[in-house]
Amino acid sequence: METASRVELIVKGNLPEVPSQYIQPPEARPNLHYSGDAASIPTVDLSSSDSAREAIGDACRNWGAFHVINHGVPIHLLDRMRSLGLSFFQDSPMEEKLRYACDSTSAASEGYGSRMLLGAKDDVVLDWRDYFDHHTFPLSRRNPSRWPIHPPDYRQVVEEYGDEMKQLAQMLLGLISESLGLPCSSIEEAVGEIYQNITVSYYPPCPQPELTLGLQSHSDMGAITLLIQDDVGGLQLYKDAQWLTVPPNSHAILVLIADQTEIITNGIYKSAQHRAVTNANRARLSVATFHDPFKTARIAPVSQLSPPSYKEVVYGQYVSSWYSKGPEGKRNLDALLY
Ligand SMILES: O=C(O)CCC(=O)C(=O)O
Ligand SMILES: [Fe+2]
Repeated sequence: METASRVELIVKGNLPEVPSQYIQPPEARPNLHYSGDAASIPTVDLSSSDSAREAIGDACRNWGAFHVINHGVPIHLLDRMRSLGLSFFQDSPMEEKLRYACDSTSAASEGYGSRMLLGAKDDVVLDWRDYFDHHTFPLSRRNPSRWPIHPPDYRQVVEEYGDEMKQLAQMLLGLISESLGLPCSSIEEAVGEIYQNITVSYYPPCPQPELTLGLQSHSDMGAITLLIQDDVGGLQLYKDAQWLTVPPNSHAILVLIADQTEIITNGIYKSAQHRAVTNANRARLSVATFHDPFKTARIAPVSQLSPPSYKEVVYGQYVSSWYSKGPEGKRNLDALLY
């Protein structure tokens, strides 16, 4: 079980400065006085598939990320998921939280944790974040008894939320395939059985937001991520050599193209490079739902989009190297380019 310190405990210590392990090198520090014009991040209305398909194609080509509205997931479910996540971090005593501690020696293990990367190298800079990871698909991985028992509807809501997100992810993968002129099932067939994890991230207020990151720059490893956040804001997208803050929108779901979709689409669609910044005054919460291939899946560009620009990769090997080397933006993906 993990013994590493939680960010929440550091904050309780009321230190005027963050511990040195959380201080980013100068080139990675955020410029909090500038947040770009992210109002221009596309919003796709899913109420009509025909217009959505075209808008999704543009968004995937130019951004790798977009908001969806009229997505069919009840807004009260998004709100309940956010409030249950917050309740675990803010209302449960630490002793209770530690009963769900994840195993920090294995990648993406289920439960309550703080460190994303494996290994305990002294020079690794830590994220200003605590999280809870739930394994939700395939159903053989789903064991709600490993999730918080309070509030009483926690487990049932996570199950419902996972089911809704999977349906939406499948529909989006279909539209993304079609937007490239491919059959609807192309990307999903290339991915194979979907592995879904739901990660609730909690970013406590930080005494020195200008020196830290809530979550370091990365692109997500799998196929597609569906993300909701609260009204605090702090998620940033890297586009055209600038970091743009994604405006919170409580009704929308943010779609992030992840690395395997970049490979499968032969780089026509790019995965979104993103990070989270912290702030001095308010704790922030996000819920990311990852849809990934299984570990032995071989991922390569679809044959219709040849000649391939990326080497074939066994997904599990991609994940292992990501967690041991660290993301550093998109370097793991770039290493697969011919
Ligand atoms: O907190 C956020 O908005 C980003 C979370 C994220 O990128 C992740 O969990 O991979
Ligand atoms: Fe991410």
